Amino acid sequence: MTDKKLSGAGLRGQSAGETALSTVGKSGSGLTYRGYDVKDLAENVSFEEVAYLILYGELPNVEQLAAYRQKLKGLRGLPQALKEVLERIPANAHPMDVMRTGCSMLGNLEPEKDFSEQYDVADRMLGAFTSIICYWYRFSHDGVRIDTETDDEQIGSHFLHLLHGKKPSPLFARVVDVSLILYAEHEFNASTFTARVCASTLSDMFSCITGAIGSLRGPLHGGANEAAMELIQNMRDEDDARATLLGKLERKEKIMGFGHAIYRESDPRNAIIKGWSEKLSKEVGDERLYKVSVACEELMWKEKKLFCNADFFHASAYHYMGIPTKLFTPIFVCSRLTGWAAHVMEQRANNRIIRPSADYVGVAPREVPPIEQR
Ligand SMILES: CC(=O)SCCNC(=O)CCNC(=O)[C@H](O)C(C)(C)COP(=O)(O)OP(=O)(O)OC[C@H]1O[C@@H](n2cnc3c(N)ncnc32)[C@H](O)[C@@H]1OP(=O)(O)O
Ligand SMILES: O=C([O-])CC(=O)C(=O)O
Repeated sequence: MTDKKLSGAGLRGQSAGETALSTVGKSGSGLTYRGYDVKDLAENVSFEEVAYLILYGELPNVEQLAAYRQKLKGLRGLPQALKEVLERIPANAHPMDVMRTGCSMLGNLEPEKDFSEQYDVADRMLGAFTSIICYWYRFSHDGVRIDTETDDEQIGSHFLHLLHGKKPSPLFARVVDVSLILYAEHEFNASTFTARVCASTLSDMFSCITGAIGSLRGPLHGGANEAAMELIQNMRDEDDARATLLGKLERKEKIMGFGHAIYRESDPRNAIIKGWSEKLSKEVGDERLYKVSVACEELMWKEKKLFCNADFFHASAYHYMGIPTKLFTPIFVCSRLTGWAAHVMEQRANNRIIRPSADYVGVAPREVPPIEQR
């Protein structure tokens, strides 16, 4: 893969620091976490192994993985005061706002008092975030106070278990697991950069992650998986998909789930989640969403040379598993948390406050007129 020619606004193409966590769009494998190709990881390991790799530096061995899963399992419970806050958030709130508040409230109740606690704080969030979103969702939508302390071995299964009130099928459990792997880390994307800017002021981990959640929420970033679902849900068939997109392109509208700031020809995560979406479509016996998604992919490449990013086929995959659209981006949070936290740690380990300059384009210096002359 050749490097994309980058210029202009949005700090595009400018290095804003060093990282040992991942490479994005470099020649060859496309996306690596600490040197491992994401495809290799998605085929061979679980999300907890990836989280351990990203946070602690190496893949765990058998004992380390068992201990890590045990630790995370023990961190799924929510303090009473946090549950009370979640119960007060209305059902029509955006779940990303719930995540932001949930993270922030946890930071009030269990603050990071010292940077020496940063690993435990990251693990606590990893244990608690799926509980936070599902506790709020089930209370506000179904009127039930769920017990968030399940015995599921994995974070993805824990999420589906809480959401649906029953253990997921092995296929669903694996797809959520792969999805969490794919979303875990992505160099200096907007939300991660937000976290690093916050970390550079020597702020606490909860503040860094709360800010990152806010950045991920937007439709140009993590919110694109929800926007992609809204786009495809009403497409009747492939012809309708093509006609809809041609109309949008004609009107110069952006098509969510397509394009990327760094990748030039493809997003390596797309082929992986697309494969799982196809499998799911066969499993649930409803191929419409998958087929219209493929039609969109083909048309966008033909017309604009734009390719699906990680978000596009996540829409159909999540939908096939019975996940409500508004919970799509919170799942991204539960995964990217690992990358964010590791970047915060990396920033802290070699810190200088991030404070760029601006080119002034305002009015020339002038005197303050008295109020009656304004
Ligand atoms: C997990 C993630 O966060 S992945 C990103 C998720 N976001 C989306 O899917 C939102 C839709 N995509 C986009 O808005 C953009 O492609 C971004 C934000 C991802 C990247 O933005 P940029 O780096 O500025 O895009 P880039 O420089 O490649 O754009 C080149 C041209 O393609 C156009 N373009 C890019 N993406 C799209 C799109 N999805 N639909 C229509 N046109 C597009 C741009 O408008 C631009 O056109 P112009 O030169 O006439 O202004
Ligand atoms: O890198 C980006 O700009 C966006 C992205 O794909 C991600 O954060 O996963």
